Amino acid sequence: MRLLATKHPNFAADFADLLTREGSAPQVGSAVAEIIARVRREGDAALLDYTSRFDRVNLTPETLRVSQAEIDTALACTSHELREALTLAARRIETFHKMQLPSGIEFTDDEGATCGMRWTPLDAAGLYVPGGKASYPSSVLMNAIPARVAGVRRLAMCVPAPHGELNPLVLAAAHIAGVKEIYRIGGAQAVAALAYGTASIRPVDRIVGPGNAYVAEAKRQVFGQVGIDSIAGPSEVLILADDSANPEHIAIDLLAQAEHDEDAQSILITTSGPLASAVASAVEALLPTLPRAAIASASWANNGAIILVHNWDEAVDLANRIAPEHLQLMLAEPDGLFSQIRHAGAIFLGHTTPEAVGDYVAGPNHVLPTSGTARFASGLSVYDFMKRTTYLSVPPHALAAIGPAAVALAEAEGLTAHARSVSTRLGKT
Ligand SMILES: NC(=O)c1ccc[n+]([C@@H]2O[C@H](COP(=O)([O-])OP(=O)(O)OC[C@H]3O[C@@H](n4cnc5c(N)ncnc54)[C@H](O)[C@@H]3O)[C@@H](O)[C@H]2O)c1
Ligand SMILES: N[C@H](CO)Cc1c[nH]c[nH+]1
Ligand SMILES: [Zn+2]
Repeated sequence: MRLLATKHPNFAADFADLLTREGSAPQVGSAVAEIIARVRREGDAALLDYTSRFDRVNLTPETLRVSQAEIDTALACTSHELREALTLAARRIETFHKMQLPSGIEFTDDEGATCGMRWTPLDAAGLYVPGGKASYPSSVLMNAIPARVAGVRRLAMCVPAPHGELNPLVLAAAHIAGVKEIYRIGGAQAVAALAYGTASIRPVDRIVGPGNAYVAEAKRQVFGQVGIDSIAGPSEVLILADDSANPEHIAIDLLAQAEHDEDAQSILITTSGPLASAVASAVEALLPTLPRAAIASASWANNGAIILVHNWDEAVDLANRIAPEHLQLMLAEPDGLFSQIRHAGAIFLGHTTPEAVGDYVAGPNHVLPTSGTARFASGLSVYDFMKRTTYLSVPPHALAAIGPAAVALAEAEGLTAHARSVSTRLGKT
């Protein structure tokens, strides 16, 4: 963990260094480019080879897809308690995302032209559910429910099964969310298959979902062939806390992100030196109690930081520059700072709103932009599964009113056919 202070002369360089992340390493880019090229060339054969190499499981074209019998067995062995928990989460996620359903616009202007815009769902969406170091039934719900709410007809889900093991709860969540087409593949090869298709997997129109640096890079590289949502890579949390916060709560919230991945990043910013020390000690005390201590320790050691600032203006400035995936405001009065935050994937207000409640059951989506992309991107939503089409109807009297200006502009651009396309309808040549 790095201890930074804005008063330190090297702060600018240290801060820049903190935000330089492993995920953008050039070797990830070239490895992913090769994987995508091979899947395009060799299709299923490449998928099977990469799955054997990275996930240590030997599949055939017939076993790439999870069978209905496997889904039924998974459901049958899911406890009543976990089924209830998934159902509660699904209901709350659905409620939140239904509120997002957009309405189109249509109006007839003073000249008599009718202008409109309507929303239509995608035909097919590819849902990436991570599964390398942990399994994420919750991410199945977060990916699939907004797609269903949007009205997408075909959902194809990919999830890796390391050593052939697929968490039954992932399949149970897929069932609850209405996903039937599931492939046990992961990484860049799964993204390539969804983008370009293989003999066994039909291509989709957009690929969404979180994943490690390989998945994030693959989504970046297939963009254009298909749409993608934001780049949701290794998890991040930034906590802004004052003396009213409980250091142990801050510590466990930092570790909740760190336990995702060695590449995850957890940062605390505070004005309080004593709080900074208490949190650093609490993290060290809590780490050995976690089953995923090895991952969390590596993340905290390599990417974790505590930053001491002079005042809250400095804290807000740094938060906006970090543009974190998650921002927790563990402050006595969080509302004042909340209004000043411009860049964050999701914001969690107050001492009893840990990010983890948002991961599972609150309702807003947990697939969020990482690595500073919250400057320009947003979390997964119903909008990611829909697109807008504009339309126009111009009756003769409206064309008579606005057409001459179009003719003038077309002529000014030297586009004679454009000009005549309008003028011929105005009875002029
Ligand atoms: N932002 C979000 O909403 C969100 C949600 C859940 C998880 N996450 C993040 O998703 C990530 C999940 O990562 P994961 O690794 O557990 O699962 P993953 O499914 O993203 O990645 C596993 C795959 O990575 C590929 N891979 C691994 N090492 C490779 C290598 N050396 N070369 C090429 N490919 C390789 C393999 O194909 C493997 O199947 C974590 O970083 C976690 O923080 C983010
Ligand atoms: N915190 C992750 C997003 O960065 C989402 C998640 C799923 N399960 C637990 N957490
Ligand atoms: Zn999490």
